Amino acid sequence: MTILRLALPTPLRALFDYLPPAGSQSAQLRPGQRLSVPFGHRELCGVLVEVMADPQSTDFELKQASELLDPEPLLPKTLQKLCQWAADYYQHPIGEVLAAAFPTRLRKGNPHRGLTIPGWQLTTQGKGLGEGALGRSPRQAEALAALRQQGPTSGQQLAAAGIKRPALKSLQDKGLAEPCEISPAHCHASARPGLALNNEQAQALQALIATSEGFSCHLLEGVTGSGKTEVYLQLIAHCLAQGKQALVLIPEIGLTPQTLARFEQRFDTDIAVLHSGLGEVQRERAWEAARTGIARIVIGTRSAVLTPMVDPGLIVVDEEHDSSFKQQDGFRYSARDVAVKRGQLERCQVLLGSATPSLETLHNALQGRYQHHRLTERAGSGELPQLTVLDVRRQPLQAGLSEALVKAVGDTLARGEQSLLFLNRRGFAPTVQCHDCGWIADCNHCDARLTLHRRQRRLRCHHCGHSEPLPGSCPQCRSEQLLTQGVGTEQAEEFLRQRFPDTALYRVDSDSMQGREAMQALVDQVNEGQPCILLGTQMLTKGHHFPAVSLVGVIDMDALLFSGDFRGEERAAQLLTQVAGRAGRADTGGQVLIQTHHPEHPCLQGTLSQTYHEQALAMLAERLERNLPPTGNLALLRSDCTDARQGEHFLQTLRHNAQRQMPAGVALIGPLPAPMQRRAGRFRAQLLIHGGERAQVHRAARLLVSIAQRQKVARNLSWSVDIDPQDMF
Ligand SMILES: Nc1ncnc2c1ncn2[C@@H]1O[C@H](COP(=O)(O)OP(=O)(O)OP(=O)(O)O)[C@@H](O)[C@H]1O
Ligand SMILES: [Zn+2]
Repeated sequence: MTILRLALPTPLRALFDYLPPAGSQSAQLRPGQRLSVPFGHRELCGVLVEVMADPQSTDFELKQASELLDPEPLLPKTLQKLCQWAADYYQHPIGEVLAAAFPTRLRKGNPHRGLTIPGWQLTTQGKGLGEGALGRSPRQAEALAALRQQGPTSGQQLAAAGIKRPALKSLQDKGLAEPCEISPAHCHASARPGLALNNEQAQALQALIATSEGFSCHLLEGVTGSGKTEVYLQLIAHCLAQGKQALVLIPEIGLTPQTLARFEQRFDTDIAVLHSGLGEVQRERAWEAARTGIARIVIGTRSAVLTPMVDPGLIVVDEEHDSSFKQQDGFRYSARDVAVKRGQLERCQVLLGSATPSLETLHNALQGRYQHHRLTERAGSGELPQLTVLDVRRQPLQAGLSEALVKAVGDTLARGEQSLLFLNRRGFAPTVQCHDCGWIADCNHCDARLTLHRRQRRLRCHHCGHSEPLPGSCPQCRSEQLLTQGVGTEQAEEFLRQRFPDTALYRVDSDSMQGREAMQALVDQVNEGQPCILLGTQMLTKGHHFPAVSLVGVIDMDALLFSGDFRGEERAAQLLTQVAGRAGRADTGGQVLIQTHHPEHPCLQGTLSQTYHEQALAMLAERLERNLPPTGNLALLRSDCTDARQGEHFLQTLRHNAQRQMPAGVALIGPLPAPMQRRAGRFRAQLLIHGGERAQVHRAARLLVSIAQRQKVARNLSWSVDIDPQDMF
């Protein structure tokens, strides 16, 4: 008897056994195939993990799977292995991990459709027609001849050969030709020549090419504008020339237009693009193109790391330090770390690139686990910008801007150049308060204040999405003296428009920029080079190349300096370096003005007096001393409950039940309320697992998870585990 062991998309950390579907032969059954199975009162789509022939005990009643959905497994073996590794490492149900590797339609058990493109073919009647039969309609004769010669042909190819739709339609009307779906031929990729590399770039590329066979992991640490992307492009060209595919992971969709354009200009090949902004159909097409090898280059955000590929030769993770590579809910994985593991399993090269590498990656490079390549100078003509602190204590501020910063913007515009102002807070103001009684507009569902969006006259919670109209008077004392505190991009925008009425101003935040097209349009406009002001949140800081920007202003440095998280300083240094790096990328030279009330703050001083690399080494030494990541290891167990005490009690019981079996060298801290305890009406608490040895922390996490799974939990409580947490919230 054969038993099928399946992963099902349920929150249970278990595999499920079924009998093969009626009429199936065991030779047909292979891990990676999807099957439809009865589960409770539902039908679920599961992925076959193991086929067990003749297991010893057969004294249990197994249900039969309903249907085998795929004649061949859709996921290659290495990807199945990767999913199993990730499920184990992140302590997440395997069924949900495997589901994440499929596009939604397939995940739900719909039939797999091969990738086809619309085309035309001759009917039997058309094939039987003699030469010259269509003598009086030369266009139709031409179309007929083309289809006879080439067989089924894509509409695109026909159009390229000058054969237009009306001629094909006429053939169809005569019953000679018909539309059909054809599978595209596997295309070959070619690259246009790249830039002549400078010494550092050439050295890095040479070393990378020398190790491009098999697994190796590399850090390309290059200052902003040093031409990392050019190194990626040339390495990818080499990878394609070996007949292999390349996978490129990028942080966010905002980045895609420019990155994608550079790839499209360089390579003559099908590029599959995968990000969350795509429609389901597009996403599935791109996935299928990657899976079948039609696409030689795959570019995507976090989740693209699980895209099946035929023969990957290179994985690039650009801006590897970016926190968007870590998924913060559900399957909490780091796409960067999964990419490195994938490289190991697929035996291919992995390249992590950043101007501001994460301490984790830098540590790995310094330990010799990754090869380290550095680009210390800007490529091309740009120079690294000069950083200057503007001490705004006792200075008059208008919409958060000091006169000195406003003047610098004016001077820049007068020189015909562009300014970029960074303010990491959207909306008009983060706080609304009654001047008479002190009432503050708080969110009813979160421990957070409501942000004023003045144009819409609404108060919004940036944590749960709650929104309400701005009251006309104080709900507590009826006073009309409602004042705002703090400044958001909307307010700064209003002020700058008044101050520079004739200058183009682009506000870039998630309220103003919806979708990839908006960002692309903005990038195109800005890069026409007319003087303008760019004002935005961190959406504006990542990886963009705006050659005419010569001034960067950081409006509120203080907001970056004070964070409760141990990664606060690292994040601030990365963000400041990245923002500053947008200045002076062409020959105009650049300056960066940083407004602060704390000019002596060590983190700020650190960035001013040293390179990011030096500052990172100092931060690493401190982490080592405190035994924090990357030296120490962390995992978090979180509870999320409508009742504050009940949530903490759950973790407390868990801790108590696990205490005696805790591995040595592991400390449990908590349970404590999360830094933002109440969010969207639920109370969050956390139990922190801390230890020096990764394996021990993992054992502790596994133990807690297995106990938690056996514990009865009330319906109003949910819990989760986060391995290598990025945010302590
Ligand atoms: N060898 C080269 N010679 C001349 N120009 C170059 C060279 N390499 C790169 N450049 C140019 O320098 C600019 C910056 O390069 P690129 O965007 O690749 O840098 P980067 O390191 O990826 O930057 P960032 O980390 O800031 O996003 C681009 O305009 C690029 O065309
Ligand atoms: Zn809220």
